[in-house]
Amino acid sequence: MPNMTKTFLRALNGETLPVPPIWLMRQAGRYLPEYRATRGEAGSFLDLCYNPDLACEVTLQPLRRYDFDAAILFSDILVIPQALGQHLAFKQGEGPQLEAIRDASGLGKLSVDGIHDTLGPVYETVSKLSEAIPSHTALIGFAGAPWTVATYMVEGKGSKDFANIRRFAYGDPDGFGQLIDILVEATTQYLLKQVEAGAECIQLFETWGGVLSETGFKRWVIEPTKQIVANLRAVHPDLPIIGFPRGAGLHLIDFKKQTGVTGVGLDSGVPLDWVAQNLQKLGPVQGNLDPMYLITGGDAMLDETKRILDTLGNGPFIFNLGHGITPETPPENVEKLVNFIRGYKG
Ligand SMILES: Cc1c2[nH]c(c1CCC(=O)O)Cc1[nH]c(c(CCC(=O)O)c1C)Cc1[nH]c(c(CCC(=O)O)c1C)Cc1[nH]c(c(C)c1CCC(=O)O)C2
Repeated sequence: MPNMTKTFLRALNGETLPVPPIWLMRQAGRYLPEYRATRGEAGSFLDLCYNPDLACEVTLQPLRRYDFDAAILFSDILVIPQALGQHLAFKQGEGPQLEAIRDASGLGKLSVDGIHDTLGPVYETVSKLSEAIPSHTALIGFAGAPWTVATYMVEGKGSKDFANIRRFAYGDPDGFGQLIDILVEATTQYLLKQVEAGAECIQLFETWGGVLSETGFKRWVIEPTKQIVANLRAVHPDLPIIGFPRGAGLHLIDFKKQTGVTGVGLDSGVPLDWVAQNLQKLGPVQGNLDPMYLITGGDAMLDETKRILDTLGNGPFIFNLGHGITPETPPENVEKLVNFIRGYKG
């Protein structure tokens, strides 16, 4: 039985609530002046991720403004490759840069032993947060799903066509499978530590699942996610887990049924009537306002929000965006959105 004061956990437990719980992907970030100030104090983005006091502070900042129903640990999905031994840097304005691993010969330098030495500060952040958040707020831990983390490890940076990783995965499935196995093991260990430190729910970010062939999606998205879910549930049978396979389209049904995730995160492109009639019958869903509406604001934002609430509000539902909030978002539009949802009577 989830804590009854935490609406986020109740929705994940299958309850339909009169007002859905709300949180937003990337709710801590550059659109908030107080985030930019704390990041400046930390030095760099990675320094911030590994500083428990300051990472805790930036996690709390959006809660103070908007009283979101869930807090998400402040960290990044790329701390895993770094903990495995791959060099990582975030260059200002350029995104992440890693030494690319283009084939199986590059796997030797990765090691799961000792990841907790690098990741210790992240667990400390979770533990501080579990003390610091309000009693009605749920604490979400997270990791990137193996395929998405592997895209950065193989491409060495963000990609437009994902040619290198698809060539590796399709051309040498056994070699690529070794990389995925390493990531399944490291991610399992990482998430178990987050739960031990106080995370009440886990979200797996599969941002780049949509670039794969059907066969690839089954093998490199569904299979590894299923393994991580089973590994976590072997220790914590009731742990709520949200999978967010962005761009999965019609795979969403198999993803939900085969991985065993509790809830499914929706990107902004998924047709909502289809979700209500098919996916939501299988369990809670979360989403899916296009983050660009938060920039336009006004009636366009509220009309689209109303459409989402009217279509998904009659089943177990958590309001969120279809992808992360962007740095250009005016903070007052977030406030307007949250007030609208909390005051909406259908
Ligand atoms: C693909 C991915 C990454 N990181 C993440 C994903 C999956 C979700 C998605 O698709 O957005 C997930 C993530 N990244 C961050 C969080 C923190 C929690 C939260 O949502 O508030 C979470 C959950 C902080 C961050 N991660 C990053 C920032 C911005 C860093 C800064 O302060 O300059 C933040 C707040 C940097 C980051 N991190 C990553 C990239 C490609 C970039 C550069 C692009 C950018 O700058 O927005 C990798």
